[in-house]
Amino acid sequence: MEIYRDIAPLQQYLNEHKFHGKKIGLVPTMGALHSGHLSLIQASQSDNDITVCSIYVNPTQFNNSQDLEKYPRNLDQDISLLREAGCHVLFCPDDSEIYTEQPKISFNFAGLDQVMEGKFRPGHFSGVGLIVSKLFNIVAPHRAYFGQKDLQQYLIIKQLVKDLSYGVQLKCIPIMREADGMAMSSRNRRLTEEGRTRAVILYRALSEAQKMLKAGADVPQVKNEVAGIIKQAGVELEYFEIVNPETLELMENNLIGKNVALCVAGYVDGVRLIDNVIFNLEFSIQIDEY
Ligand SMILES: Nc1ncnc2c1ncn2[C@@H]1O[C@H](COP(=O)(O)OP(=O)(O)OP(=O)(O)O)[C@@H](O)[C@H]1O
Ligand SMILES: CC(C)(CO)[C@@H](O)C(=O)[O-]
Ligand code: BAL
Repeated sequence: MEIYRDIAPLQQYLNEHKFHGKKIGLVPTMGALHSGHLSLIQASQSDNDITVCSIYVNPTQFNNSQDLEKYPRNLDQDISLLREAGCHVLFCPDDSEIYTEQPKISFNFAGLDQVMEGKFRPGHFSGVGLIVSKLFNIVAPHRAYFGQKDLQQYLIIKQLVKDLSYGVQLKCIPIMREADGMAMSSRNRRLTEEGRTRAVILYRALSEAQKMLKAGADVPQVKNEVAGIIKQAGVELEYFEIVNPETLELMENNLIGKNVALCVAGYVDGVRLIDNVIFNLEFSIQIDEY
């Protein structure tokens, strides 16, 4: 695997391969890799000739300095996992390579960034828009891979690609889960064993909400139940929303026959975790790309 910390040699490598008609897939990450990330790498490998994984803990998307400071970092282990997975290129720049000076640009995404993650992490999606634009400009990939776990991020990047006419095809990859259903996440490493056991309630609450909606319960009933289940487990609920999985508009009624996304965020011992499920209220479907 080629490892680049600097932009110029990375681009030289990629330009040579692009010149010979090779297709490039980009998998942007913040490291502390797990099987969820590796499923994005695998998807890229099956569609492209060369897969570039980026590992960069982007400071401009953190609204909470403690969260940035405590974000799990383990580059040596990440390099081993990427080598085992057969990834071709790792781009792991330092801050000074990405932010040569304090950026002045900011992004807003109309309604898409006003709910859920955008509401509770002010400035987060402006930082995500900035770093993803930089990565698209640096790597100029043919395709880029993101996880459904960050559904709102995926929709925002889809908008970014349209608005800025990036010639990148986006792919949204399903959520990889642990055996008990808990969504894999780098921040799970910050949980104690006991916290990890409690944290599965986020997924259980989503599953219960899905069951209730399918059985005909209304939105206030479901919200009430979810809030109760999560509180009882000693987890602090930040939000639970039922939204249109393409527009993120809140859905309050008339859900029958529609695709819905149930999205949740909560704190377990000070660690912020998110999860979601997407389904159709008549037929359970697997959405892996849209
Ligand atoms: N369980 C998962 N299954 C599939 N994709 C995932 C999963 N977890 C993260 N991803 C995707 O991997 C990419 C990089 O995410 P990131 O490095 O932030 O990891 P993370 O596990 O989401 O960490 P955290 O949520 O703690 O920041 C994102 O597109 C994200 O949606
Ligand atoms: C897309 C991303 C790598 C940008 O820093 C990050 O938000 C993430 O890991 O999902
Ligand atoms: N996985 C999304 C990146 C973040 O939490 O900042």
